[in-house]
Amino acid sequence: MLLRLLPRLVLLPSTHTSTSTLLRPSRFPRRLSFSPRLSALSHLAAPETVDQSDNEGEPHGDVQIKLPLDRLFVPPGETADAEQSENEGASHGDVQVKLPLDRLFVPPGATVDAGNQESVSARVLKGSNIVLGPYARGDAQVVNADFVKSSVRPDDCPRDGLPEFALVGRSNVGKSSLLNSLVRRKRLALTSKKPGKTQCINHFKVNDSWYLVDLPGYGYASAPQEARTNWDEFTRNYFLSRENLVSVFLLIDASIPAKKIDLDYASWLGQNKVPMTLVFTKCDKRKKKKNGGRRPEENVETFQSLIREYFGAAPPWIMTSSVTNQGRDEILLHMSQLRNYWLKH
Ligand SMILES: Nc1nc2c(ncn2[C@@H]2O[C@H](COP(=O)(O)OP(=O)(O)OP(=O)(O)O)[C@@H](O)[C@H]2O)c(=O)[nH]1
Ligand SMILES: [Mg+2]
Repeated sequence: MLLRLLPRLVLLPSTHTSTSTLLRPSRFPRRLSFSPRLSALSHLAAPETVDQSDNEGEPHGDVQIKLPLDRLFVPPGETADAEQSENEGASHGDVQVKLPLDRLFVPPGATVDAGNQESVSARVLKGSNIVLGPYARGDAQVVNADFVKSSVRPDDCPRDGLPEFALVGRSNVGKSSLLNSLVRRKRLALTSKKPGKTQCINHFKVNDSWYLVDLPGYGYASAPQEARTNWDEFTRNYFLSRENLVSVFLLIDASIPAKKIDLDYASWLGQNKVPMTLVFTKCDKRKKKKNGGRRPEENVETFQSLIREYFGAAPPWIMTSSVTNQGRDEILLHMSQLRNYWLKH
């Protein structure tokens, strides 16, 4: 059972939530204070950010939100309580979804008014649990993107202090492909069917004002043990020392069942207070497979339920495909709000 394999250390009681736990360690002076982990995350998704005064009849923490079906991932089974809209005139398949508020990622500066369902509905990014807040700006779209440099040590990385987002995940999960999808270029970052293609920290400058960082994958079994360990250490050092790292985007293959190595990685990021967004990749691969045979939505839900056990609240997550470009605009909006918040604080 995967749960038993996860380190117990990362489980902290939500009572640890306090303003002080949201502050970054002093060596990360500019890191976002809303690290999606443990107590920090529980603060963000906690009812204190939610005005439930008009919703006294609802069970604690739940809200009836009228959402177009295509705007929200409804986990199969237990959490979805969807029924056809009573509004016969609705043309977009609107449903009443019983969505626990603590499964939403509410960014700093944003509040969720449980009494205003239309407003919440309009602000949840499609295929995600991410609420769009006031820091998302018109700068979300990519106008230009350029390769800047490959680094073999964290110290070699660009030093201009621009905000950056790092794509990390198992070899072959689709990091370089996602980067290409985000910047609408086919081969800006090199991709391959063979794992282990990306072998350095690669910085790409976007709109001359922020970076996307393509990292080597972890868990590549064919590499010599020593090399694997070094890359792992190298990447983790970068996460811990990079002051202008706004958030890590941890990519998880949604076409296969959850893997221990990915759950461990998410736990490690949480333990080390590295801000994290879960990006589920390959959501276009919908055919049933002999091994597991589960749909991406089911794998996404399973992964989150395993993470939930070890986090105070749900981290931001989003479903994507670099083949169909699902989630591209949504990720860019999410990056925009993280970036603009980071720049102002
Ligand atoms: N169907 C599908 N295939 C994808 C998707 N994203 C990536 N792939 C394929 O997965 C393989 C690996 O993609 P890469 O982007 O090179 O993966 P990576 O994570 O950068 O791999 P490393 O650099 O080796 O760590 C390629 O054959 C891609 O075409 C996706 O969203 N859907
Ligand atoms: Mg790559």
